[in-house]
Amino acid sequence: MDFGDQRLTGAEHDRLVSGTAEAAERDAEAALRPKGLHDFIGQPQVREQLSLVLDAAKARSRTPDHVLLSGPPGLGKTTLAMIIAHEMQASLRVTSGPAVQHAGDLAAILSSLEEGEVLFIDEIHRMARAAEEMLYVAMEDFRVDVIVGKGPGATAIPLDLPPFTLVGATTRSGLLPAPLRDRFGFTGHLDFYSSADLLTVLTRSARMLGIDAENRGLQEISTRSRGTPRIANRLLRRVRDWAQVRGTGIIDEAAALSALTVYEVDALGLDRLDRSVLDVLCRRFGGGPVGLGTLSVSVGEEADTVETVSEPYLVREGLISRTPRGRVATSAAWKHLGLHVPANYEF
Ligand SMILES: Nc1ncnc2c1ncn2[C@@H]1O[C@H](COP(=O)(O)OP(=O)(O)OP(=O)(O)O)[C@@H](O)[C@H]1O
Repeated sequence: MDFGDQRLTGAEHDRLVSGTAEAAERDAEAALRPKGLHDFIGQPQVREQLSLVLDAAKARSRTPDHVLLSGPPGLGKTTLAMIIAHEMQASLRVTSGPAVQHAGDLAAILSSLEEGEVLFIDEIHRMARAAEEMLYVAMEDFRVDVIVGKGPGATAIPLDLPPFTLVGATTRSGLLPAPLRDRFGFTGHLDFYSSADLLTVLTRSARMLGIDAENRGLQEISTRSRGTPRIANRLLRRVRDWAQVRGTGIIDEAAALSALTVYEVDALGLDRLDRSVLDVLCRRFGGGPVGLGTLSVSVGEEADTVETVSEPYLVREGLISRTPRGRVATSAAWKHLGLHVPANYEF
């Protein structure tokens, strides 16, 4: 399968609590992917809406409308694309925005599609502009204009395409141009999972992997997984290692706690980078405000890494806020570090 160039920063590679997948992780993930909508856990609205779209298409013997899936990494967009193909008994073609850098790349894919096929374009917001325009026509009129020749003598030869379903996935739906967004018949937004749903994901994964696990142990993992099934499954594999090598082989609460302490994933799912951001903000800068540049230098990381990797989760958990004057730690951050909130603290 071609996932294009999933560009990960060095810090993303090292992180146990990153939502982004590493290449070596893909096989482990494939084994755990739900095959049908019935075993896709959580996201009840998206599941119900999608099941209507698919059932209606089946009843009319038509290909389903194009589907756009948006949401942070690791929440199940690829899984849903595979499920759509599976439910429609269609084959799936996979590519990604970064892999489609020329209109010709897309023309080659489109012109080889077969009737009813599902084309999945991951990170669709990163596709080249020229390819995007070709996609508009393909989505709406099932046609692609193949350009033959160059310069003033170039001619466009229209090629009819068989009906197909495009499934686009994006972590940044705001970056999609409106004409592209409008051509999707259905948009599903995936949200972070509750700990209860993640516990169900973990119970299923443990069963499939033949791991001996107690509910309390899995519960401990679920609350530290940042609402993300990919992270939950990854932590499960690491805790299993610990249980086999240092413990009794069973994932119970004590094993989960010890393992996650070794891997430095704390009770909120924060790792070392997240905690050093909070630590620098509180201890060195009295809670802020601190500019991103200063903050990044202080924790020894690239500004981009702090901004895209660490901050979104810290903001979501209410531990930091972004103000026009810089980043500030909230009272919850001080408390999470076990520090006293300064008197008259304003954030
Ligand atoms: N609802 C779910 N139920 C059970 N497992 C899930 C669910 N959603 C995701 N997973 C598991 O999480 C892993 C990551 O999911 P997936 O690859 O679909 O995420 P994604 O949103 O496409 O991420 P990316 O955009 O980074 O590729 C998969 O291995 C899958 O097994």
